[in-house]
Amino acid sequence: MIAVEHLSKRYGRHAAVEDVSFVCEPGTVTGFLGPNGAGKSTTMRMICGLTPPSSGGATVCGVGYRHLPNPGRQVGVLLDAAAQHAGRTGREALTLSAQLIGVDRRAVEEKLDLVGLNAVAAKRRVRAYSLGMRQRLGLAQALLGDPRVLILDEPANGLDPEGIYWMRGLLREFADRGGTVLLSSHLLREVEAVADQLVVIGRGRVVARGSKRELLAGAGTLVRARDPQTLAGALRRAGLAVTAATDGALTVPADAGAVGQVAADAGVALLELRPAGGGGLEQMFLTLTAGDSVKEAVR
Ligand SMILES: Nc1ncnc2c1ncn2[C@@H]1O[C@H](COP(=O)(O)OP(=O)(O)OP(=O)(O)O)[C@@H](O)[C@H]1O
Repeated sequence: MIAVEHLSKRYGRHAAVEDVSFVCEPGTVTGFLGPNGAGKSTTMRMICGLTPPSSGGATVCGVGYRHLPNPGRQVGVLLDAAAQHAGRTGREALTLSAQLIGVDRRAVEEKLDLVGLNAVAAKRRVRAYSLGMRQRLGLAQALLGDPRVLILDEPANGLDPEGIYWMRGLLREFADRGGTVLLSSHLLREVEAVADQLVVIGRGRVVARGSKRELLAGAGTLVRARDPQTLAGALRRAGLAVTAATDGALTVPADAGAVGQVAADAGVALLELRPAGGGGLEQMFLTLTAGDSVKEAVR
């Protein structure tokens, strides 16, 4: 379990993180979402005791990270895949970590195998690794001590589609066995497929939090019309907020009946009318974090 309570971090006059609170329960994957610069890494660094908070605090497995007697056995952390000694081989890096946290060397081979780094890759120096291979090595390192909690900052960066699919399966399985996963990303699609819970952060503040199901249910109605501009005007005149996507779809925070009625009254022919679902979450993410690097966010 991870508990974050009123965490704030200021750099001079700049508030990188402001009053962020959330809980990650065992058996769940929590997607920590936000555009570039939203404060995800700073929050995660504070959880792991690497950045001192200006106020607030966080606990992992019931205590502050720094008070865990052997953190590697309880919490697997991957904050920066590039932060590996470039001159060591993958196997050497893992072997050193294994010694440091006191796990059997057999775990090294087991984890190399688990993350798909074969014998040839394990013998290569890290400087020759691609970013995707470094992510896999970082994940192996995080999993080395068979922890109950995983804290991963943008672990899908550099992975190819097959790698992303593989990682989702691995994290899902970890959570299904009772583990707690906190996973950050600036790409909604990446976490949508695996997360049960979502925490959305924008400009240092939590802008939405809850189960993916709840957030999807509250995502409103997606409507496509032959004449989207006329429909958008009619919806706005009816007092409904409208978010327009570039492909002409409109997302409206109301049920399908209300949206359909406005369209009928305005004499607009509809091409599609349905609960917003995944597309709505995307629109919600865009709306909630509007003004930040939103184009990047739904790439
Ligand atoms: N050491 C630091 N000194 C000053 N400002 C910092 C420092 N670390 C982070 N910041 C600022 O805090 C804000 C949040 O940064 P952070 O790296 O936590 O965002 P992020 O959500 O992880 O973004 P990204 O997806 O780009 O990694 C940014 O405005 C960043 O410039």
